[in-house]
Amino acid sequence: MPSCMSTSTTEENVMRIEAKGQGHAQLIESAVHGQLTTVDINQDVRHSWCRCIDSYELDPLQVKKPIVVTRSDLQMRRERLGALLSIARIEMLNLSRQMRHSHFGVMLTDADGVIVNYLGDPAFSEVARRAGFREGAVWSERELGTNGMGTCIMMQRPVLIDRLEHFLVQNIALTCSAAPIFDMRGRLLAALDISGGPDAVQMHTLALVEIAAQNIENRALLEAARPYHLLRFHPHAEFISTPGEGLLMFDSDGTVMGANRSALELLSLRSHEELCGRSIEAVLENSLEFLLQLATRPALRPEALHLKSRQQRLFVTVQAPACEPRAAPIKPLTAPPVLDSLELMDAGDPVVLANQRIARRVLNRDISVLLLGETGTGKGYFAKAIHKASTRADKPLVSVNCAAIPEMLIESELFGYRPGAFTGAARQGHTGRILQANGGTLFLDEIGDMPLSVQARVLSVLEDREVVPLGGTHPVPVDIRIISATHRDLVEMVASGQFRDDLYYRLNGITLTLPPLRERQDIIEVIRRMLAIEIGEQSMRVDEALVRRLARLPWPGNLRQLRNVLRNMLAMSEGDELTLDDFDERCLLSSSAARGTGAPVTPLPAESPAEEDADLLGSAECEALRRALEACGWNVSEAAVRLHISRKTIYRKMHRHGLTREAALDGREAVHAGGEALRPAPRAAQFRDD
Ligand SMILES: Nc1ncnc2c1ncn2[C@@H]1O[C@H](COP(=O)(O)OP(=O)(O)OP(=O)(O)O)[C@@H](O)[C@H]1O
Repeated sequence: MPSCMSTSTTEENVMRIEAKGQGHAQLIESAVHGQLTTVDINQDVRHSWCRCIDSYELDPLQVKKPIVVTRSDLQMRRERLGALLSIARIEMLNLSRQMRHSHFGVMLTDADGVIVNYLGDPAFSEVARRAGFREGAVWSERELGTNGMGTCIMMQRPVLIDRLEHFLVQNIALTCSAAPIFDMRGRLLAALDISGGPDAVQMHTLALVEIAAQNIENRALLEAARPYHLLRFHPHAEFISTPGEGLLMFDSDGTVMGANRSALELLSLRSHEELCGRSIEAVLENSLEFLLQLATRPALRPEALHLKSRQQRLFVTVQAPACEPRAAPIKPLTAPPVLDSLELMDAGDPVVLANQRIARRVLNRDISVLLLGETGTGKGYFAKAIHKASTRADKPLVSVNCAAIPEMLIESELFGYRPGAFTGAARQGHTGRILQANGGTLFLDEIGDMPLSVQARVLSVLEDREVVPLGGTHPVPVDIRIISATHRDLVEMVASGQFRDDLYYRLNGITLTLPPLRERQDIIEVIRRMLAIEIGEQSMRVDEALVRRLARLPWPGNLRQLRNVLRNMLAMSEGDELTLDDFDERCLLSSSAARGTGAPVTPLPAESPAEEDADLLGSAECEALRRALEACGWNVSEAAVRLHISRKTIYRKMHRHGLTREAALDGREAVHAGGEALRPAPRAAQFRDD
């Protein structure tokens, strides 16, 4: 009977699909556990499968609809890509014309894997709809497992993910080729992808995508290069102005502002960091003057020049800027919803990225995290990010500064006490910090300063997962995740008997060392991000020369010092543009954050005898100013009236002494409370700590 037949066909189909799914899940399991030879499975795919299981906790058999971002979020992402979007659109139209009738869709995603543009062959639209290829859909590896766009973004190189190489069974009928697109500083901006149905596996599709991505990148780069001098070069003169040419931008001071990937290859460099921010004279044999002069020649005839590092000859042309350099407006940093607090930490530094990845691996496991690093490197900030990205995010994060609580109070502060436990105890008793953190995270800051006498009790709480408040008899069960931090050398302290070894081993399930700011390869991006946070909603232009100047400083007080300096500069600036003139290097000397274990501060000589006198009087003046500001609730206008000086002078003096409300509050908090419970903050506020 027809109805029976159709039922059995449906059942057979379901069984066949289930069998296929089980088979695929087994294939992934064998590969992840190294039971398949490298010949069987592409290593990049295997690594991606491992990430899907270990880091993203995905299951190959789960059915996942892609998340779709809101319309306004999509709009914001498109705006952020700027000219790249329209340039890419032209290439995408070309590609889809070439691929007509071959059942493909052409897509552009941003760096988070959100499809910002889709062009599809109508014959492919049904598959595309089912697969979830649509504008706004998030195809990151974290969301949808191994896939062309997501894995290309993750690996930052071209990939072909063919059918069974997809992680989720729901995607194993697809074949996807994707290539990344970078900006002139080597930061990933987007990925271009061609995806199709099962009959569409072609290596040449990947080559097509790669060429198109390279074209988009070069054109976008030429657009971005307009305010700068443009050096185009190649070992063969006839290859200049072809897709394989090297493109390098420099400003009128000769500082390299950016380059394309071919430039790096031709100069045998591995990363943009080796080039950007350096002088062009360090790259080529010729002087800046000579290069600037080449730009004035009417006909762009290639000139033969030599590289500084080797005797290799290159043909070059130099084009003068097509427009005036403009200070780039820094927009408020609004976190896209697919980025979590941990991803936001990563501004491109390999050590920070590695830390972030390791932290993610243990995010929801009962493994303690120990954060090491100089003062101000962001240990507290990182702890907050781990908590917010974890499943405990909606529970409290309780922070205890072990260095700030007097030794005699630390036990009662941590473990709490019952009513009348000791003379002077509050009548109603006190819930200690450990119990306040129940269900959430306890952050033990400056753990190296915890008195030995308290260490044994903390250890027993961690081992037994229960607390006995002072004066109490019954243990109270507690469920906490422990993150601790210190700038001290705990290993050394264990060796010298100042720190219990059993507690040390209990705390360092994993240890992450945060790099000092001066060693971070992403310092420029960190400065930009912090500026964006501090500028907030205001409209303010920031001169790139200022950002580069700040990036060259040693920052002994690390991120805290940087933040204070930026805040002071913004408070002092009068216009809507921040330039080198707003930066007074002397503020580095007095910045409150310069204390601690950072690199030594080299004092700058005072410019005049009067300044030397002022230095002598400095601390008295600073103290008077701080008291006046405190008395006026940090209202600068009121303090100015009280001290009979102008607001501007007050700002100048605050700047000179590194005196900020936050620094003063930090200090006070350290004395009185030693930390407080932090609740999850709204997304937009994630980077601001007021
Ligand atoms: N990734 C980041 N982005 C923006 N601001 C940050 C970041 N990391 C840290 N900060 C800011 O830098 C300052 C110092 O950070 P934090 O207090 O976390 O450092 P720390 O290493 O814990 O310092 P200490 O050892 O002195 O306690 C804070 O104002 C913090 O908000």
